[in-house]
Amino acid sequence: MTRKDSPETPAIFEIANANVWRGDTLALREFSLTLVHGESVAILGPNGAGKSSFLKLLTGEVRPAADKGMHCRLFGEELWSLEEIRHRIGVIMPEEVARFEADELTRDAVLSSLRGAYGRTRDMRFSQAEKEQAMVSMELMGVAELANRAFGTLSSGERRRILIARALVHQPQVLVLDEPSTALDFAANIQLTGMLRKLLQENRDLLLVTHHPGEIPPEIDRVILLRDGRIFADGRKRDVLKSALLSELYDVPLKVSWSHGWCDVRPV
Ligand SMILES: Nc1ncnc2c1ncn2[C@@H]1O[C@H](COP(=O)(O)OP(=O)(O)OP(=O)(O)O)[C@@H](O)[C@H]1O
Repeated sequence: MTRKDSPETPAIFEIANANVWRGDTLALREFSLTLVHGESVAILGPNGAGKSSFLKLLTGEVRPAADKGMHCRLFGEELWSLEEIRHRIGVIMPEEVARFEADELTRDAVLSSLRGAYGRTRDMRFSQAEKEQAMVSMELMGVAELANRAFGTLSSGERRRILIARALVHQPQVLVLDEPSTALDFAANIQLTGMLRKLLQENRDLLLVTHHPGEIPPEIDRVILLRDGRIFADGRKRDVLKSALLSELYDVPLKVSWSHGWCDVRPV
């Protein structure tokens, strides 16, 4: 019996028979998926496959159609707002970078997450414990020395780390990362992967949406492939990241090889 099947393993997210409309497009079709604690997952799929729509379901930004037989629960709740659940699930999306003023102090960018805001306003007061908590999560992300810099002066990689520190300040068990390597250079990408591995080794549950199979850390064992709003494959990494399946998913002949738990995908 896997952890996923174990009756004692609490579900983070359960969705069954869900149709999700984005405008006139059916972005997720008869979608069923369960994510449980103690398991980290990577989600891959071509452009338009429905990855962001799935993440927006988690954040509560979109809701499934109320069809018969559908259910959708996060931590057992049918309705939620991201505000209420920040201490349980941290969601890091690339577009958040644009929500800060250029002159926002980096430490305030992290602290303001505790008030559900993107930046500190004059009336926001923080306790010493909260300030220490913010420094701890910045230290974890290796950006504590940037605390007094203006957010607008940071590099793309540094900004990305600040976003992760903002999510970590709530000490959530689950971290959801949407294409975290976007705009990162080679070295920053390696550092980011190192940080994700550290979080995985601390037994946090990670849900990683990525375009690059080669970025999936060895500690992530479950991979879900999406195509046309449906689950195309879902299972253990070695069973899912296979040449034939990926070639069919992307409609390009691809060859998969493995080295020390890392996957390398190249055109045939
Ligand atoms: N706001 C919207 N209005 C209309 N259609 C939308 C909207 N957002 C997404 N869609 C459509 O829903 C489908 C799924 O889009 P989604 O953004 O979830 O895909 P994705 O897998 O995240 O893609 P990408 O890899 O390109 O980011 C696509 O056909 C897309 O055009």
